[in-house]
Formats: sequence, C-alpha cells, structure tokens
Amino acid sequence: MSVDVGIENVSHAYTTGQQSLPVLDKLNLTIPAGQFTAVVGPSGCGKSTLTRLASGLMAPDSGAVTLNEERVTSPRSTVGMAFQNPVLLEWRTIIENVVLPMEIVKHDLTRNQCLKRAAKLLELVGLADFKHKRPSELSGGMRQRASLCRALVHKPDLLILDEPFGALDAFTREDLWQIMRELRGRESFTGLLITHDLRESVFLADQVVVLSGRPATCQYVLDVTLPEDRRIDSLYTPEAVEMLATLREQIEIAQGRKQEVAA
Ligand SMILES: Nc1ncnc2c1ncn2[C@@H]1O[C@H](COP(=O)(O)OP(=O)(O)OP(=O)(O)O)[C@@H](O)[C@H]1O
Repeated sequence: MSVDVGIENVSHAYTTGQQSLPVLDKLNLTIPAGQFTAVVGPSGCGKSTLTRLASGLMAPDSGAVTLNEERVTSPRSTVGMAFQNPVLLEWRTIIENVVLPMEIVKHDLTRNQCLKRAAKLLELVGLADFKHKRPSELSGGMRQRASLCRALVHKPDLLILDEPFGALDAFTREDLWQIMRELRGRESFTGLLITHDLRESVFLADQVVVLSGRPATCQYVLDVTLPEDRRIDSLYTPEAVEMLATLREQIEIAQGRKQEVAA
C-alpha cells in the first residue's frame, strides 16, 4: 500500500571536522499516497540528501520526515530504491538479483512465491527471456529495468528513484519512462523521483518540486496537468511545452542566473 509522505520543516547540514555545510533549510514537501513527485534543482543543492532522509537512512537535524503521519526514525524496509548505477550482483542471475530484497525484508511468502513475483515483474518490463542471464549479459537499459523490478519486488509503499535513467541513451530512457508509468498503473506505491531531466519529471510525475540553490528550500511546485495515459507525444503539446518552460525558468532562478519577476 502506498503512503502519505511528509517532509516537515526539515533542515540538515553535513559536519566535517569544524566545518558545517547547510544543505536543506526548512524544507516542506508533501506527497499524497499513490502520487509521484519529481524533485529537480541545481547540482549539489541537496536532492540526494533528501532521498536519504526520506528513506530513514539519515535523520534530519531538525524537522520531521513522516510516513502516514508517523515519524521516520530509522531505515525502513518498506522503501524501494533505484539509482543511476543499477549495481546488480554478477554472481547471481537476473531473477536472483530481483528477488534479493525478499531475502532481507520480513514477509510470509514461500521462496517459490517470491520467485513468481519476481518473474511477473520481469515479464512486465520485457525481460521474461533474460531472467536466467547474468547482469553482464544485459544492456544498460535492461539492467536498469531489472533494478526497477528489484526495487518493487517487496511491494514497497514508497519508491525512491535517484536519477535512475540518467546514464541511458535518449531512446532507452523514453522506453523506460513508459515502462515506469505502466508499473505505476499496476503497483501501488508513492513515488519520489530525483532527476535533472525536466521532460522526465513532467512525464513521470504528478507534481514537480523545484529546489532552490543550497541550502535548499522549496522554491516552486508545478502540478502536472497532462492526462494519466500520457505518451511521449504528450511532451510536445503546448501545455507540456509551457510547463517545461516554467520549470526551466525556475531552475535558472534557483541557479542564480535569472531574477524572479514580481507578479
Ligand atoms: N556524506 C556527506 N558528507 C559531507 N558532505 C556531503 C555528504 N553528502 C553530500 N554532501 C554535500 O552536500 C551537498 C548536497 O549533496 P547532494 O548529493 O544531496 O546534492 P544533489 O542535489 O543530489 O547533487 P547532484 O545534483 O549533483 O547529484 C553537496 O555539496 C555535497 O558535497
């Protein structure tokens, strides 16, 4: 089941020796259950830090991260994560890689049921014929598809994607966007996507949050008004082009390259 995610007045700094680097500054953000939020912002503003806080891997200096209004105080097994580098274990086949979280989190399924679930996900992403291959026998895009299956196999209530498609070529990336939307239609999770790609943010998300430069705060929130059954073509509609232009302008403001014009 998906969860409501709350980032409430969160501030965080990294301390190295005597030096403190403030990264997030009273950040507020809510993701309603089942919705997908993309976070964009200047390089180094604190996006990956936000994912570490949302997953419970790190605690904020102040403020709170909540899931269904419950404060997150430690790493949670009901989170699924996928990163730019899929990091699959070469000594395991693809299906054995996908099933790995089921060996770590608590559940009441048999090994066979776990393998069935993994095989079903691999089928959904078009990897049915590759489940017994080793990671090195797959292309980068295929490995990333497998890593998405691994992130979803234990039915996480929150899926965190940190630039998962960043290293792929443009066409493979667009294929994966489409696969991601199909997975979203079939599985029940709340999504948090970190990306540098504005088209990706608009295609995958229900809302796009633009963070300011470091220490980051929430600078702008865009509600994506494209239809649910969007296709890549949907990104070329006047509506989408206008959203992308708005996001681009907001990023330039966040980077300090452009001044905000008072309304
Ligand atoms: N473990 C750490 N210790 C100290 N400083 C860190 C640590 N992790 C990140 N930082 C610093 O915190 C800042 C924010 O890093 P973070 O990775 O969250 O940014 P980001 O927005 O994801 O960056 P990018 O868009 O370039 O991937 C950076 O200046 C980074 O150098």
